[in-house]
Amino acid sequence: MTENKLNSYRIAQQQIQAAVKQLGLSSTVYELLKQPMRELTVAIPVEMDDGSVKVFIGYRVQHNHALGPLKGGIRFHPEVTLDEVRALAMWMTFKCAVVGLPYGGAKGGVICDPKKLSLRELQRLSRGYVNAVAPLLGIEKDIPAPDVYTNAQVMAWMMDEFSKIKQYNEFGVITGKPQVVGGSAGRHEATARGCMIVVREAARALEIPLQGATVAVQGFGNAGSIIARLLHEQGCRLVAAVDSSGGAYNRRGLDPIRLAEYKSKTGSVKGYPGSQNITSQELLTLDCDILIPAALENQITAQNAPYVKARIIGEAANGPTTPEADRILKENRTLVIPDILASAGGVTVSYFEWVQNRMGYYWSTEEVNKKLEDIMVRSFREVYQTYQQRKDVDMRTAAYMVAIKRISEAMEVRGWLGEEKKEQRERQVLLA
Ligand SMILES: NC(=O)C1=CN([C@@H]2O[C@H](COP(=O)(O)OP(=O)(O)OC[C@H]3O[C@@H](n4cnc5c(N)ncnc54)[C@H](O)[C@@H]3O)[C@@H](O)[C@H]2O)C=CC1
Ligand SMILES: O=C(O)CCC(=O)C(=O)O
Repeated sequence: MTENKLNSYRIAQQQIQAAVKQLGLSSTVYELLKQPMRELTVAIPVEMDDGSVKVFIGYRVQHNHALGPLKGGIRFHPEVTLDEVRALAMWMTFKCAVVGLPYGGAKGGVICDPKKLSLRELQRLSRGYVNAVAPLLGIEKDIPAPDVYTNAQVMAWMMDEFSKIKQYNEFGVITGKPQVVGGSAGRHEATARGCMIVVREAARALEIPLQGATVAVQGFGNAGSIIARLLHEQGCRLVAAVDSSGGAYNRRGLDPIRLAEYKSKTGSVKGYPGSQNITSQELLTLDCDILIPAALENQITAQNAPYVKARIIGEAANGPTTPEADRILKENRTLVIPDILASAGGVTVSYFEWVQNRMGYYWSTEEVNKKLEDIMVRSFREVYQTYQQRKDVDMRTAAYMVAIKRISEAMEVRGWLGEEKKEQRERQVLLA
């Protein structure tokens, strides 16, 4: 695949193949993981405010459920494609496995521009999507959550719609909800908090002091704006941030709280008082210690990777770095904390939300953050240790190795890999 024809689905397959090879696993493991187990495409009729009906196309893709019920967000974006949703579903499987959650991976998407929909139209589309994919969903089947351009309000409508279908409140079928309808404390900040924790651990491992470390953030939404604040609280200096409309740069530092307030008033970080304009591409090669891609896929490529100056990249976004860029960054000794690890904070607290919904008993923010901290630190150490032990692999392959080892063990004991391997293992147990 050439870099001019980037396809996230093919990229995900390459990432899996590299780890399966390193682990010396059977080709059946790759055959099972290289594509989703189930896909649904739906056409959703939505009545627009002017009385016309518009039909939106949506997807729910379920990749692999060896470790448990399927889990993953729903994206509303004009450029959603089936291949993108496939890749995102695959990345969810490995994300859940690398941090040890009892889930498989799924993802949803709707081709739409939510910025052009009224609130009523957005609500009708959200409810229509749930109606269309409802046969796949369930507290023990598949549990959606937010992703790009969906939020807690959208999750509340979706949970409500599913509850109407079931004729009882099924809070646990969707996570990332507002707290008043079963959302978890800490979920709103969780993706960012998880990313901050692994960046902090990486900085510690590389002996880079966070005090005064410079940070650039691409994407200033749920993940990016909160990471900027959390790293600022760790003593870092935010020098640049961009969103889809433009960017703000100030070498002396930007106040992330004021910047977020400015964006919520004006719709963009662009034009923030005292800052210079910067483009999304310029930000990626800026002189900084820590780079946080927190927008979309395929941003760090063979073209710009040679010019990346950051020593640590914390991938809050899914799939921001291409395989070719990975090779260049490894050569240039940039430590990439891969998406499946660096963006796992959100799904980890989604898991806590699902557990709390099932118990009907809710934890404080402190309890949630403490549990998240433990999981992220333990997972970072496990991946970093694999990376250090296997000098020939990068952090991404190390993370996939940790994840795929767990998934393939589950597939093996479930009998998905055939009887021969199982018989060998049972003989070993009997002889032990
Ligand atoms: N929300 C969540 O719980 C999780 C999100 N993620 C990932 O984090 C990334 C961001 O997601 P959210 O913050 O939730 O979405 P969001 O919708 O809250 O924010 C997305 C941000 O990216 C910006 N953006 C879009 N295109 C851009 C471009 N070409 N250049 C620069 N900025 C651009 C938007 O303006 C917005 O500021 C995505 O890759 C998502 O899959 C990962 C794990 C969990
Ligand atoms: O919170 C979740 O269940 C999933 C979030 C998500 O879609 C992601 O991590 O990419």
